[in-house]
Amino acid sequence: MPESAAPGPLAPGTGGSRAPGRERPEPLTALQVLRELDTGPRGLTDAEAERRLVRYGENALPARRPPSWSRRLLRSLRDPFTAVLLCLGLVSVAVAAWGTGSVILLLVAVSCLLRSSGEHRADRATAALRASVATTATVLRRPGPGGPEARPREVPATELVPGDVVRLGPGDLVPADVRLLRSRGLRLHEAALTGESAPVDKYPVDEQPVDERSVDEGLADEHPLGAPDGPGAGPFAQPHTCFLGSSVAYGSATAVVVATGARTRLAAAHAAPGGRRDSAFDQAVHGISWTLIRFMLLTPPLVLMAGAALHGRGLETLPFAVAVAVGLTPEMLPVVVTTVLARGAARLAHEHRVIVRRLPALHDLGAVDVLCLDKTGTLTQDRPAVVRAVDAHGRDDPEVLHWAAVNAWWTLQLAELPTPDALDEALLEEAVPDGPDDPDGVAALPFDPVRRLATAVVRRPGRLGTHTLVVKGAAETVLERCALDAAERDRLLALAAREAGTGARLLAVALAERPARLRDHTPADERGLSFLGFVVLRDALAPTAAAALGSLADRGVAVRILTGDHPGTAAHTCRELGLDPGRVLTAEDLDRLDDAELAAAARHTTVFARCAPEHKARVVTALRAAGHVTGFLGDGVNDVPALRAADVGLCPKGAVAVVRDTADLVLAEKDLAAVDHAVAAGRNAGGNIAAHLHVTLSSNLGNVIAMLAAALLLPFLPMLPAQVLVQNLCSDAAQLAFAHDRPAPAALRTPTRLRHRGFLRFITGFGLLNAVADVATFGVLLVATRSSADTQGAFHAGWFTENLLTQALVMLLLRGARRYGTAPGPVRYAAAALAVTGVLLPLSPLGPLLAMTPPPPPYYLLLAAVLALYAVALRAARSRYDRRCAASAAAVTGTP
Ligand SMILES: Nc1ncnc2c1ncn2[C@@H]1O[C@H](COP(=O)(O)OP(=O)(O)OP(=O)(O)O)[C@@H](O)[C@H]1O
Repeated sequence: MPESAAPGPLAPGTGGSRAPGRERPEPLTALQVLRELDTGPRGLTDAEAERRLVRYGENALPARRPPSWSRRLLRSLRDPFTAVLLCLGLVSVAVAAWGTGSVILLLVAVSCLLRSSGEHRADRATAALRASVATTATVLRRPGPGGPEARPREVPATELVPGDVVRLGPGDLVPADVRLLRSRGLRLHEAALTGESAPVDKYPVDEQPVDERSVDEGLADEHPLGAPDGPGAGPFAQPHTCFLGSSVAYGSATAVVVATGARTRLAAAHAAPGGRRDSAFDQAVHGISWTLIRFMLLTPPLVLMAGAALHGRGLETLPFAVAVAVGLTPEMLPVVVTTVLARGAARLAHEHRVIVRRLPALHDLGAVDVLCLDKTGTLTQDRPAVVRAVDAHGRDDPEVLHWAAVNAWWTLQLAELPTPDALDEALLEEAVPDGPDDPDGVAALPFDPVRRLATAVVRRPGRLGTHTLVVKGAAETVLERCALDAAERDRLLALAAREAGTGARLLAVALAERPARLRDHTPADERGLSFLGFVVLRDALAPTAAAALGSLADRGVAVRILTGDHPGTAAHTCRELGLDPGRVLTAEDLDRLDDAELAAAARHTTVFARCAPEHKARVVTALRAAGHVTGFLGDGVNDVPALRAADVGLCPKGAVAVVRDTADLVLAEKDLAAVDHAVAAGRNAGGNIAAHLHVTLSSNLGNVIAMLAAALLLPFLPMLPAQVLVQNLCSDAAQLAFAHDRPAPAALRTPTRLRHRGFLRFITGFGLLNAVADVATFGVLLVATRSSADTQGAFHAGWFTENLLTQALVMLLLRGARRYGTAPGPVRYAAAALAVTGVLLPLSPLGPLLAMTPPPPPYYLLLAAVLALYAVALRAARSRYDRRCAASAAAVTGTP
């Protein structure tokens, strides 16, 4: 087709002929849309798709493209510490304190550059791996105009073009704005677009949703999922169009792409799909940052006021006051955090093929103390195999298997699902009912994890005028729709429980004869069924699951199993893996508990069975409310709400698209051993960030308190602004070593959680200890430099040396020998370099340049004594702190 003839994308939903005198245009029929887009129901040819890709460009939202360098730099200025530093630098320049101003601005520039280059490297290192988990779409394309039938095939969603015909199934992300051609029970999650959490019906223009028909027929209450979207749902309220940013909750569809990339409704609305609340890490860093920033902003006015009141000093003290505030700032925090997380993510990707999609999630994973898992495919292999099929009395009955296979075959054929369900595949491996004597499919409602049912409507040979409803699903759900008395139902439930208690998975099968009709059957027809029997399947245990569960338990991670399966199956699986299931709670039990009761129950319950998606999310939310940092690993569309609710969401690479898009970490395989490695990497990263923060802030706080005290007591400034800033630069450079530190294996045995309050207590306690050492030195200095020719210069040099030496001591002693061992490493080398700089710089030619004079030799002896005392006190305080932490951790995390 010549390029000029290529169609322009239709504005979804509004594209259509405007009927004269009508406000709203009439939507086009499916055929008209295909014609407008110059395509057909069999999709585009490969060559045409390529031409359109050149013309329309990639199907990617502008926001999803990697940011440019300048954008990264600007973004790093948004970090609160950097922003405050920048303000302090500008204030210094404004009062013509050029030296102070330029050193602060240099600090800002170095911090921004290091951070942006760290982010850039992190993006580049994982770009290829991320691409391997990018969203794909199932598209119909043909090799040429007269070529063979179009075949569905997976292509990266970025390669879709207007006119492509795509298939959608449960768990798929809608890859572009598409117009429906056919659909079966299609319901979409549009929360990212409209904020509406309930799934909405979608259907082609010429169809009506099941619900509307049901309402007409007085059957609305029979539908499990409530009413369709109403007129108030804004620009996305078009039932025949599905928009980029939504995902398929249930059902299936074939649709034609009408707009891609920047031309989609999502791009036009400048919306970002799937916004997330702050994680545990974000919250902790946010809390700590703002406490410090308040303190920093208070420091200059305090110093100014005290200087004016006690010594009659004026604005000339401002550079010193600003320098003191800068001294408190952990300006290298963003750099250390980015480097630590990026290095951890890169190593995890290369060594264990785990892709970190959101960097801070790695830290959160290190803090996780409860991990929720689904059963199928995590503890088991998700390769179910049929063991036998039994009738209502537990006797072998091949008829049951036959009808289950009929259901599987026709739901797969008629619902046009892109990928078959594992249980359906297992059934079809035993029997494919497509012979001439087998029934013919009429309609299907595919499996839906909320209803836990799949229904196929078939026409049996020789039975004119009747349709057979073949229903299969979870035992309780099918039995409650069967025409049975209570005693018989209880007997069958007990039979199901006995089978499930052996670890088997069960499908109940039932039939119903209904008069043939043209319009579709609805869920309301699934009543008064005749029970046929159970298909018993077995799903082998995942080979690495038992060892990984043991290893997670050793790391203090409690495991919770959240499954849609039968409680008996779930409990037996846990026992086989050495995990005590205790009392299993079912969804019914959960529905009886309010949030507080659930939070209490969740602490002691290991297995939650028959969970619908919202139950899984409720349990995760309850665990978080009970104070646990909670991870969730899942792969099905029924896991999405729980993944969103968790602090960290994990999924395997083979998970459905919407799950991959929601998860923070993607595993190459659904292998619990990889989760264990990822937890270790998270603790490694979290430990280094926490050590950096503890060391830097307690030492900075100590210095600032001592500096303020000295400024009040001394007739001269305890340090000149330039000296404060140079000292700051030296310690910043040394702090970068934390990005490369290696915690001892013992340190990876407990979750690394940064708790705002505990953290502030830590830095205040150790900061005060540091200030005591500083003030003791201050006394020593006053004595030692009394007879010096340049008292101020010698005082400044002595304090400069002491500050860097105490910082080096803090680096070595405060990060904890228990966590890091005693072997040499980057932090030890950096501390040694800092100490040497502290001693030699004032004695070098740089000393006089910074207005420092070498202090008299006896000072060094006295200083050594102060430092020795400080080291002893620091070590004792740290050991006491560790003991108290261990005791309170045992009290808090003893359960779960
Ligand atoms: N394709 C299907 N057709 C009919 N019923 C099914 C189908 N798949 C599952 N079921 C029934 O629904 C129940 C719950 O299945 P679901 O997929 O929600 O849970 P699951 O995959 O076992 O659990 P998990 O949450 O651990 O992954 C199963 O026990 C089974 O009886």
